[in-house]
Amino acid sequence: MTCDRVALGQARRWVVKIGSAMVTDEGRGLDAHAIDAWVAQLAGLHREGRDVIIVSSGAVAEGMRRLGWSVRPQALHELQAAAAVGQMGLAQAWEAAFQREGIRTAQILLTHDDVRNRQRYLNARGTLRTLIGLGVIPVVNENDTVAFEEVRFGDNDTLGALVSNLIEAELYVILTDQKGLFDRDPRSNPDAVFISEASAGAPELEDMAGGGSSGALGRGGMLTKVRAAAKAARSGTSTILAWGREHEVLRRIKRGEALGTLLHADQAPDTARKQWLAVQMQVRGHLHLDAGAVHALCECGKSLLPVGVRGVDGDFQRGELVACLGPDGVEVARGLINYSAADTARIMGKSTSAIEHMVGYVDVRELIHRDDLVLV
Ligand SMILES: Nc1ncnc2c1ncn2[C@@H]1O[C@H](COP(=O)(O)OP(=O)(O)O)[C@@H](O)[C@H]1O
Ligand SMILES: N[C@@H](CCC(=O)OP(=O)(O)O)C(=O)O
Repeated sequence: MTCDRVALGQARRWVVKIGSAMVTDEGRGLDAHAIDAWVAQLAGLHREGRDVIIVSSGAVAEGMRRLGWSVRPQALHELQAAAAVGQMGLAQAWEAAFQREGIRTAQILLTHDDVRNRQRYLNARGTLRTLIGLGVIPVVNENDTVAFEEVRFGDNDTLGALVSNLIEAELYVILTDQKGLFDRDPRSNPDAVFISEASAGAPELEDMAGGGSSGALGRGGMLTKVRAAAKAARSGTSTILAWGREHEVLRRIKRGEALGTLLHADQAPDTARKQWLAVQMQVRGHLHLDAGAVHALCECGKSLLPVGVRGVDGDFQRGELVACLGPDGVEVARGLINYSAADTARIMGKSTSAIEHMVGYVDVRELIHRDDLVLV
């Protein structure tokens, strides 16, 4: 046992994400036995006064089973139809299991738009916090039936990280079909080495997780899990990746046992607004900065002015999220831009006085104000 694990086991706010294969017994159908076992442990945490939120996958897998489909459909509408059928069973299974423990649950279905729009983000946060305050356990999934391909979270690992940010959870547990992260996909590399601990966001984790695939039912594989841990770390949340069928997995994590892979959040948490900016996935365009602008942003904490921009890609509107790339093409920051792509192309490379001379006025001096900018 390490001290970190023991301290984390005492976390007050837990987000627990459970993958499709775990919830649906590899697609054979909702695994009531496994759900009961998790619920007994989650109810224990709840009774001790911890706040618990569940992110449950499995709607598509359960819907496919109920519809008698053995192969995951390609067509988006069929996937959405399966999710609509399966979500009924999923919500029912969690509710019934918690009811036996005398605990109320609530269903929360979110789309990416719900966190992209600042007002809806604040609403989602308010509702989750209210439910927690009422002693209700929220069960979250993506709203698959309305999410279009390009606005989907795409995987519940990311959704769980966003929920961890929303409620500033101390601990994010991802229960999956492996014991944790290995240095290579253990499915195809039997001698892969287990990683017990690492810093969330360490660049080598993506290389370890990136080579493999997901299981037959899951969407993200390990790559989305290590990326999700990096996102969760922005609100100071540490992540544990563990095997969902491990005996008493949540109780043992609570006791500080070294189960699974611990990905620590060791940076200081961002402010809530900066977290919101950083974890938004819908980057609408890219700005290519010169070395001076990279220095101003990264070393001096300044706003981005048009003069430091050498190129622009994408078709974005004022107020949308863009990524800022250095001369080597590596992303250094992202933020909400004050000009559309067309206007940015017109004013880039020009000083404020030249812009004023050109158009007769300057609407906003900064292309991206430093309050709307996060370094990555
Ligand atoms: N480095 C790795 N370590 C562990 N598992 C990996 C790694 N790379 C890829 N994987 C694969 O990721 C799968 C888990 O992802 P996924 O099927 O999406 O799970 P879930 O449904 O729980 O989200 C594992 O079954 C494994 O084959
Ligand atoms: N929203 C989808 C889950 C997609 C997903 O992320 O699945 P998984 O990789 O198993 O966590 C569903 O309920 O089927």
